[in-house]
Amino acid sequence: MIEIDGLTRRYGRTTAVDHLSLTVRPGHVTGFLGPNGAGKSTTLRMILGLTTPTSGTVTVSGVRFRDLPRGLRHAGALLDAGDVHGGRSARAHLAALARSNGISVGRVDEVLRQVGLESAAGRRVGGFSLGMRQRLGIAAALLGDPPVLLFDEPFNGLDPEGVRWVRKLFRRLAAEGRTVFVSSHLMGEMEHCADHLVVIGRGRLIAEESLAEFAARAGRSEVVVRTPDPASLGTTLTTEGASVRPDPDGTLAVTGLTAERIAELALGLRIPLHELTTRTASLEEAFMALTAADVEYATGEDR
Ligand SMILES: Nc1ncnc2c1ncn2[C@@H]1O[C@H](COP(=O)(O)OP(=O)(O)OP(=O)(O)O)[C@@H](O)[C@H]1O
Repeated sequence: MIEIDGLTRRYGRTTAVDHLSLTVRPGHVTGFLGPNGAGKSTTLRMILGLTTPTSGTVTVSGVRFRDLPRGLRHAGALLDAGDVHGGRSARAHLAALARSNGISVGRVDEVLRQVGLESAAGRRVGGFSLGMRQRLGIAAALLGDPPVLLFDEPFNGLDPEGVRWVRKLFRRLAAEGRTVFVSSHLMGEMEHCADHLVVIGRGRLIAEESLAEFAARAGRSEVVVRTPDPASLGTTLTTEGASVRPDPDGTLAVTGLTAERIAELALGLRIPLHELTTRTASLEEAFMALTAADVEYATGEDR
């Protein structure tokens, strides 16, 4: 379990993390989502005691991580896959970590096998692809068989097979009763493996709920209506309780009425319909709408 209470980190005039309070529970994969610069990495670093909070507290299994001896046995993390000594072999890198954390060196080959790197165990890490480095980082996180696991953007650089494998691994780790906290700036990466979501923007908590709750709230459908007489139809639909948004392409986006009901009302008024399409927002769209106001570097197109 990870408990975060009033966590804040400022860098000069930038508030990277702003009074964040949340609990990450065992037995779940919790997706930690937010646009670039939202404060995800800073939060993960504070959980691990690598960055000191300006104020607030964070504990891992009830204790400040810095106060836990032999850290890798309590929490394993993949923060930056590039952050390894390129001159060492994968096996030597993991063996050094095992020794400094009081972990049996026998674990090294076990985790290398688990991440599919056993045939590359003796090769220098400097020659590894980004995907292989991600796997090595995951192996390091698993080394101490910890109850808490943190992964920062673990899907970066993985091919589709690698993505599937990582999703399955996360689900299995959660099913074993571990706390699995995974950051990403893409909802699409999380919707197939997370069952809980924490969404932040500009360092502040925007949502903390189950994926099912998010999907139910976000997946509202709307009906796109194209008609030569949008003004009259729009007025009628509004009177019937719908909310109607005229779009720049001349269509009406209608929520609150089904396509069938809209067709019946149009027929009653003898207003022709040229298009009637029900559209359900994807989770990615819902996530982008939720965080739109908190995007640090919006492209000109989105402004
Ligand atoms: N060491 C630092 N010095 C100054 N500013 C920092 C530092 N670390 C982070 N920041 C700033 O804090 C904010 C949050 O950054 P952080 O890396 O935590 O976000 P993130 O959600 O992980 O983003 P990304 O998805 O781009 O990795 C950003 O505005 C960033 O520029």
